[in-house]
Amino acid sequence: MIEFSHVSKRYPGEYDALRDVSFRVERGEMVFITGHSGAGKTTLLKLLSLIERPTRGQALVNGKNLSRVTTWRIPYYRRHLGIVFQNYKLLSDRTVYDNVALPLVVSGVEEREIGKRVRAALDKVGLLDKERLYPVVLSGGEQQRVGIARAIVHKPALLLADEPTGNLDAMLSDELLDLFLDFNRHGVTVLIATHDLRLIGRAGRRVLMLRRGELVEDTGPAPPLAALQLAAGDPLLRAKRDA
Ligand SMILES: Nc1ncnc2c1ncn2[C@@H]1O[C@H](COP(=O)(O)OP(=O)(O)OP(=O)(O)O)[C@@H](O)[C@H]1O
Repeated sequence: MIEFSHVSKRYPGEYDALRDVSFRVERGEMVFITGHSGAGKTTLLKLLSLIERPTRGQALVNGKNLSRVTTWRIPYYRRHLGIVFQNYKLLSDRTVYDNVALPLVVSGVEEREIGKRVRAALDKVGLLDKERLYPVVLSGGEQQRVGIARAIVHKPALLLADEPTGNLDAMLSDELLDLFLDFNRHGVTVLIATHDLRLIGRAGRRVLMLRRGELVEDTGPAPPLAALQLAAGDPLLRAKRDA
């Protein structure tokens, strides 16, 4: 489903956020991307969501070369994607229902169908009873679950999450992980960028590790312990965790 071949990303100011990164992710996989702060995790997700473009190399999603997706086609490309942000990015002047409905409204889905799908998504994240509330009155964990409902309401084949548990305690993080595992069991390909080694260990899935923009490890479908030991051994990541 995803194929990166020698992908590099240089931001203005000559900074190489990704250097010669190559990997494949098959349809239906769940993969964690980890590494120290500034390692390039967010940049990798930004390339996949076409917020940024590669400077060199080739990035394919479903056989589509992302460098060839023209700007006006980007919204169509994103219809197959769900994106979960760390800071939720909810619209504060819209209700929970309206926030979740947004991707469907933008895609021109019929109103009755929107109602059905929004309620199914809210049910999935356990927030059916909060649809009329505004984000400001929700807890951090609830806001993140609204963000997840919004990301999956249009049934994307690929779900990208950037530090989805960054602001949450261990119990809420575990609940979110269970949600992602559940989506994955239902066939969604899931990529999660995170520093959270505990979460990675609990999931026991494949881990891609970045260091200063380079892909330094790819565990394959690793047993949880191996993945954890690998990540815990990275001094840059340890420094971030202990900070
Ligand atoms: N728009 C930009 N312009 C210039 N440099 C950028 C830009 N975005 C990111 N960078 C730099 O690229 C590098 C990689 O950033 P990125 O956000 O991908 O890292 P990250 O691994 O997600 O870090 P964190 O865990 O702190 O979020 C960093 O050094 C960052 O400062």
